[in-house]
This record gives sequence, structure tokens and C-alpha cells, in this order.
Amino acid sequence: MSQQLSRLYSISRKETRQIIGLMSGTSLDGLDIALCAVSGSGLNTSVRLRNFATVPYSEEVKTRIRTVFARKEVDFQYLIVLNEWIGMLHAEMITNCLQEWGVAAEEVDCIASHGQTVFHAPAHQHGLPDMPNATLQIGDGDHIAVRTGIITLSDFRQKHLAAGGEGAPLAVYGDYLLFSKKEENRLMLNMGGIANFTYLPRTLDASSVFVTDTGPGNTLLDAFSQKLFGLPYDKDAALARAGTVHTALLNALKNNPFFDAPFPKTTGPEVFNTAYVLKAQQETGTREISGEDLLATLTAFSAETIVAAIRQIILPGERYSLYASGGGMHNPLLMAYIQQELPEMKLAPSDDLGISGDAKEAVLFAILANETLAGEAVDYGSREGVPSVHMGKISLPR
Ligand SMILES: Nc1ncnc2c1ncn2[C@@H]1O[C@H](COP(=O)(O)OP(=O)(O)OP(=O)(O)O)[C@@H](O)[C@H]1O
Ligand SMILES: CC(=O)N[C@H]1[C@@H]2OC[C@@H](O2)[C@@H](O)[C@@H]1O[C@H](C)C(=O)O
Repeated sequence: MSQQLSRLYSISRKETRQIIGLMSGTSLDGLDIALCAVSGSGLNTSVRLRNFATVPYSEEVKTRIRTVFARKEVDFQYLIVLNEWIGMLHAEMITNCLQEWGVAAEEVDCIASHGQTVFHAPAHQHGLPDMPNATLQIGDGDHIAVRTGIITLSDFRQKHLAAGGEGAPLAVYGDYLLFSKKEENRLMLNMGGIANFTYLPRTLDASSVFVTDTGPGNTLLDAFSQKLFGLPYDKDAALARAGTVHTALLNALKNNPFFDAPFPKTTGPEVFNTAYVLKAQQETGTREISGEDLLATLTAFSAETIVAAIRQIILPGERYSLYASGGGMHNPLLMAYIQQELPEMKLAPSDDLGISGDAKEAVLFAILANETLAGEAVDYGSREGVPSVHMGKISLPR
């Protein structure tokens, strides 16, 4: 057996694996790096978050990514070059973090790299007849493996697509393994650029777990904070709090077939972007409203569509706990809105379950890699959007 394969084999047999989970989402705020000690697999998985950092993207990095991000037409050569460059950039960010944390690369068993989503195109969104669901994450895994010297698993979403899914959300797999609790129905709500939630039944029945996107989380708030106020985001909802919700505009924003489509479903800034909002403003004669009013309305838009999606799946007579993660959990107005509209369940941060809401998505990719390396296949039954597959392509350092 080659040395590298034998290393992979021995990693898969370890009791505890040291795995770096990476996530860089649609907010383009930076790269989340979570060094996790993962023990066991399947429902016996336990994880200890050893170190976590969000390495911010510089304005230059953001500008480069925005050149291709969620755009139907791009400079193809630039996209190809970015694929390599982001792999190199992420490798450098990991190496710097390890140095800062005093952790040697040899201590780390593998990296689980999500990559940078540049375009998400489920069939319901691209509308091309007889063409499959598609999504593209860039930042090549071989570059990360070679530059860090650490085995890297990457490009997790393609297997999900190959098995009939939309390539997202993948959170369900880690949520189920880490956060399921007997006799407690749990809803794990993540509010990143786009919001999604996982349903974890109190029966622990894998074939009943469920996940879906709900629509925008922070993506529109960030876009208009930037456009109107030159700010990366509406910190602590200071701007939205100073505004008033415009009901006609809110209703126009909610008037999109995505919200009527059955679960599970996914979306992205390819649909929910500034042009989408400007069109709704045009239709409702609200082009002249203040920036604060617009942000108040967009906050209500995110909150109401999240609540409406959750309301669709809850059953009368059942009790649910709701746990929040992602940057949106730091938005007090968004959180208060959701809690107010769902008074029957307590909204708490996922931190209460032992994993920081900021680190959760990166940790979940570490869990996906752990399952690929060591997991007995969990049978998720035939639930749409949750195929029973192991994900990630393996890049060896040499
Ligand atoms: N104090 C705060 N007040 C308001 N919003 C905040 C605050 N802190 C973070 N956010 C929001 O969280 C965003 C970052 O969220 P997060 O890191 O979860 O996004 P992401 O990982 O890119 O998302 P995705 O889940 O779509 O991949 C910021 O852009 C901002 O909108
Ligand atoms: C294509 C893509 O990158 N989708 C992200 C995005 O950010 C939130 C939401 O939209 C979710 O569907 C997904 O990420 C999380 C990590 C997921 O797959 O669960």
C-alpha cells in the first residue's frame, strides 16, 4: 500500500481525529477555520472545538470574488484563475492560524474544505429544460493539501447533487449526529447569507430528519448596508431599528415562487439580490423610502420568511426547541422578531448545545469529513434532499 493511503487508513481507524473544518459562505466576510477533535462516528460522534477563527477577507479578496460571485456572465479565465488562487489563499490562512495556535501541521489528520460558493443553480432556479441541479464551489483542494501538507477533503456538494439533491443544505448531516436528542424535537436555524433550518425529531429517526433553505438571511441586509451606508453590515440592527417596515414592499418581496415551492429547496443571492429588491420597490412605488426603512423592511422579510417556513412543518401538540447559529444570531432585531412570532418555542443560541453558533458550519464540514473517513453509512431512508452518501473528494499532499 502506498504510504499516503496507509496514512489515510490509519486516520480512519483512530479513536479521535484532528480535523480542520472550513467554511466561507455567501456573506463573503471571511474564512471560518475550526480545529476539531472528533471522536467516534455516526450517532456516537462527539466533537471538541479546540480552536476557532474567522480570518476576514480583505477588501481586495472580496472584490476579486465579487467579480464572479452569483453572476450569470463572468470572465471565464478569471474564474479559472480564482479557483487556484482561493485554494492557495485558504492554505495560507490555515497555515497562519496553525502557527498562531501553536499547532504543528503533522498533528492535523485532515482538512475539510467547503470552498467558496460562486454560483448555486438548482433546476427550479436555472430553469434550463432537462438540465440537472448544479452548484459551484471554488478553491481547489489539491492546492490546500500540497501547500499545508495535510490530507484535504473538498467539494462536498457534488456527491449530494449526484445522489439527487440540490447540493445543499448539508448542515443536516452534522446537525443530526451532533445535536439530536431523544424526547426533544429540535430545530437548528442557521442565519448566514441565506437562512436554513434542520428538523431533528425527538424519535431520533434518521429517515425523518429534514432540512431546507428558507430564503434570505443576511444577504440583502449586507448588500444594502454596503450600497446605501458604505457599511459591511447593519451592526446590531442599528439602522433597521431606526426605520419603519413598509408593508406593501414587504408583500412584494414575499411574492416569489420560491416561498410557495415544497420543501426541501435551496436558493442563493443569484435570486435574492439588490436587483430583486429594486424591482419590488419599483412595483410598489417605494424607491424613495429611507435607507433605514428599507433595512427595517428587509429585516422583516428575512424574519417572516424564516418563521413561515418553520410554521409549515410544526405539528400541533408537539413541542420544539429552536437553536440559532450563523451571523444573523447577532442581529438583535432579527432574533427578537423570530422569537416574537414563534412564542411557543424558546429561541436559544447553538452555543447552549456546546458549539458556538459562529463556528457551527465549519464544524459541520469537519463532521462530514469524519463520516467519509470513518463512518458506517447512516441510512437516511428515502427522504428527498437527504441522500445517504459520504461526501468529499480526497486530495493527498504528495
Ligand atoms: N452584530 C451583528 N449585528 C448584525 N448582523 C451581524 C452581526 N454580526 C454578524 N452579523 C451578520 O452575519 C453575517 C455573517 O454571517 P455568517 O458568517 O454566518 O455568513 P456566511 O457563513 O457567509 O453565510 P452562509 O451560511 O450563507 O454561508 C454578517 O455579514 C452580518 O450580516
Ligand atoms: C450553495 C451554498 O453554498 N449554500 C449555502 C448557503 O449558505 C446557507 C445556505 O445557503 C445553505 O444552503 C448552504 O450552506 C450550508 C452550510 C449548508 O449546506 O448547510
